[in-house]
Amino acid sequence: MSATPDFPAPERLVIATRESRLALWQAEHVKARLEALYPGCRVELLGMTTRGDQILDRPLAKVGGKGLFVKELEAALLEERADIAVHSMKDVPMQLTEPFALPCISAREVPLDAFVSPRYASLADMPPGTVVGTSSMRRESQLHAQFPFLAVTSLRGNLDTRLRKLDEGQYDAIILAAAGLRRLGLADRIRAELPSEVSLPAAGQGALGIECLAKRTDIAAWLAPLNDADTSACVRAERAVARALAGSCEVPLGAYAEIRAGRLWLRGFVALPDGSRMVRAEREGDAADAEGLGLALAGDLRAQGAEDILARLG
Ligand SMILES: NCc1[nH]cc(CCC(=O)O)c1CC(=O)O
Repeated sequence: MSATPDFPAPERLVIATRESRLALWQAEHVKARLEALYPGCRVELLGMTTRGDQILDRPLAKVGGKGLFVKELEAALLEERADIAVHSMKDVPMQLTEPFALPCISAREVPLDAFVSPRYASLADMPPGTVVGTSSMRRESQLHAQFPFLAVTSLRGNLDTRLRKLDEGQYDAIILAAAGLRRLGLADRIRAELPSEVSLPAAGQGALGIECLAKRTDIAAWLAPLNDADTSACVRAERAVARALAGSCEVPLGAYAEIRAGRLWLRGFVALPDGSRMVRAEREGDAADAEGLGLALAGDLRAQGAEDILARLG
């Protein structure tokens, strides 16, 4: 369903977006797709700064987590200053609050993490004691578990800031989402894409989601052509894992689903940040039951001691 007798094509749509280069690229991308679908429609961007963009000196987990990137955008939706908000699904809290909905998840970019380094071609090439920068406990735990001889230190800021800190020599290598680098034309900085066996991605990584007020059924209809059924099923499964285990907390957790031969293949893990304990599970099932699969996988991880790991994170 797109423009229908019930919902004639839109005349004007306002997209609320963060103002980082990546967020603006993503909003422009959705704008271009909407303009192609609805040639008569004026699509405008409303740029805004979120708390997540302002607080750069502390780990996000300590100051309120993912919600910090969406609150201001949701306020714009509530006050009807904007019709939709475009998000990296990785940054969207697992539990959306009452008046909001995510009617559209578009086709995924490469979901993997990327190894970026001016000095080394891969993690395996890095000598003991060299320094990898990452701000995510998910990446940190997997690095410690597999490359215990490397030093892992915190890295915050938007993509350009992170790359600058690497180029200034504060780190020997950094790990970033491949999707962000590709979108910004920085794919040549990627020395290696880390296979999912080495770095299992975060729930929603590489996918864009479009949020609006749940009552705006007109918007849901207009966005329907941008929804990708496979990506949407995968991301729903991944988010169900994270929601069941972590709620809104930031924890070292990965959840990644792929469609293989028409079936949904879901993997997940929970770990201590230092990688000293890690539980993993995988499941395969019907994509139509994506959330059920996610919940079942969360149960598998619990049965192996995920609760105990989470309790230790305090
Ligand atoms: N947490 C910030 C963030 N949110 C989404 C992306 C990358 C793009 C994506 O996953 O869609 C990034 C940067 C990164 O993790 O390197």
